[in-house]
Amino acid sequence: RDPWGYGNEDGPDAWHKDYPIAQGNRQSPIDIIPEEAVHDASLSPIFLSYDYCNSINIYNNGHSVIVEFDDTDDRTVIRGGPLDNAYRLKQFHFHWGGKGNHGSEHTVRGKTYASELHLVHWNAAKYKTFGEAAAGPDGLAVIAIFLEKGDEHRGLHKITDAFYMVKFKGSVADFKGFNPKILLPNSLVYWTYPGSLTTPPLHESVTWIVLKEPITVSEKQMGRFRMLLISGEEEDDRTRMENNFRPPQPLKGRKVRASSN
Ligand SMILES: CCCCCNS(=O)(=O)c1cc(S(N)(=O)=O)ccc1C(=O)O
Ligand SMILES: [Zn+2]
Repeated sequence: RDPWGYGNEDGPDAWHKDYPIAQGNRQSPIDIIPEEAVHDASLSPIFLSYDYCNSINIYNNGHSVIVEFDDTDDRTVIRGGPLDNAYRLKQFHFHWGGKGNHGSEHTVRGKTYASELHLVHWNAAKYKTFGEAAAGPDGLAVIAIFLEKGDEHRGLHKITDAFYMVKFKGSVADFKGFNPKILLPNSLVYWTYPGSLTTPPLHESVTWIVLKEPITVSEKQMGRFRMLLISGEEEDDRTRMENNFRPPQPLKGRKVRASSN
């Protein structure tokens, strides 16, 4: 398979050639229009049980920077909201732009943010492995948090300070003891809709939970994201990792629901 990316030749408009599901009926991200979201009083709050959460490592896969967690038991799960059972945290990663305030994947009435954080969870109650869950219709639940340009975020410092260790594609470093609950905004009010992975293989297996309230990130911190490279250490080129976001996809009749708290 051709390696996919975010450039002119290998970017989102070309993905359908290797991944025809790219033109499917529940693709992500989407543009969220708050006035059109269905207010569903039956949607309970999201519960994040992140207290015993422990990160393992941080790595650069050439598409994003990823922090991985130990998902061998139910110590770090989310439940409630649109979910029928507990989903285990597997990893989190980011999407971001170049300069300015574009870079998020979801948009709100066309508004883009400088970056978007994705906390990826899988349905270990129903699927034996993450890989199986990633291919099942209710296998994954991803919490999306917008990062808006503004004051620096103290919780993000530990992550951006670790980026020098994973500058090159394929690099991995120990990254223990990081608890992502410090990255959460004050409010867990959310929108939710059935969607997909936003990168190949684009499986339509994700229940998206997009938090309404963004967290802030400073221009200096965003600069740290852009020092990451998509190139491997042994390659001659030094291509920055930036604009690694897929644009909004057709809603195709899907309903976006809004929580009340
Ligand atoms: C078995 C194939 C799994 C592919 C999906 N893996 S993932 O961790 O859910 C993921 C989600 C997403 S996203 N943006 O949350 O849909 C992006 C990248 C990856 C990744 O593979 O690193
Ligand atoms: Zn993502």
